[in-house]
Amino acid sequence: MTAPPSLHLVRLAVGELAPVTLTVAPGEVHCLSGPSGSGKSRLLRAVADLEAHDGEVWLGDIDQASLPAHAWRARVMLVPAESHWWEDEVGEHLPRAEASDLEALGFTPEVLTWQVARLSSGEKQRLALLRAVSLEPSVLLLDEPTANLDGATTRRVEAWLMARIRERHWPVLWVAHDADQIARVATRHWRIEGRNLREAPAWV
Ligand SMILES: Nc1ncnc2c1ncn2[C@@H]1O[C@H](COP(=O)(O)OP(=O)(O)OP(=O)(O)O)[C@@H](O)[C@H]1O
Repeated sequence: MTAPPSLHLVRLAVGELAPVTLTVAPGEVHCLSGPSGSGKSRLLRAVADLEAHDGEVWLGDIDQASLPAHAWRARVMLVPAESHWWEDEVGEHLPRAEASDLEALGFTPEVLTWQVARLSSGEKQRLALLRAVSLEPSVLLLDEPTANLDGATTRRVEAWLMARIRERHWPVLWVAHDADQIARVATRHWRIEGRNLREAPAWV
């Protein structure tokens, strides 16, 4: 398998945030942190072409502006903090789910027969991650992917995600609030301070 290309943000500007230029290489996890309302989710949404913005985003030599939004989003996959579900049954969203992945995320295959309406927020979050990963994107954008999970489940989901990221060499932007999580997963850590994104140590 060829490694996915790097993700490049070039003077990307959305909302109040000063323009952001950074490169996420294949297999790197860049964590974004910052106060509530500082613009982390909007930045991810701009990278996914879900929000109007200035500047450029490139996937290798593919310019975001050169692709229809749906084609870009199939490659540059956002997993929002609150996932969207449009079919009634879980299995309709996960036609290629592997029992080993379900087990690693704390489910038995029976979950595929469950109604989406009965899912807890933590169950939804884990299944939304599995859905995104099973669509084989080139980049993952994760908005607080473990926000609704207890400590033990967080570690389990992190381990599963990190194994997939290492296997697939995806560049990853990962919004996180928890310093311990950032220390565990980040290759680099960017923190929003005022209007600026500044590099911060990954271990604080
Ligand atoms: N479409 C929009 N137009 C104008 N302002 C918006 C829009 N969407 C969000 N905002 C505002 O932009 C700011 C940043 O929002 P964002 O959701 O990116 O914050 P965040 O850093 O992800 O916060 P949190 O950690 O609470 O999730 C907030 O003040 C929000 O109200």
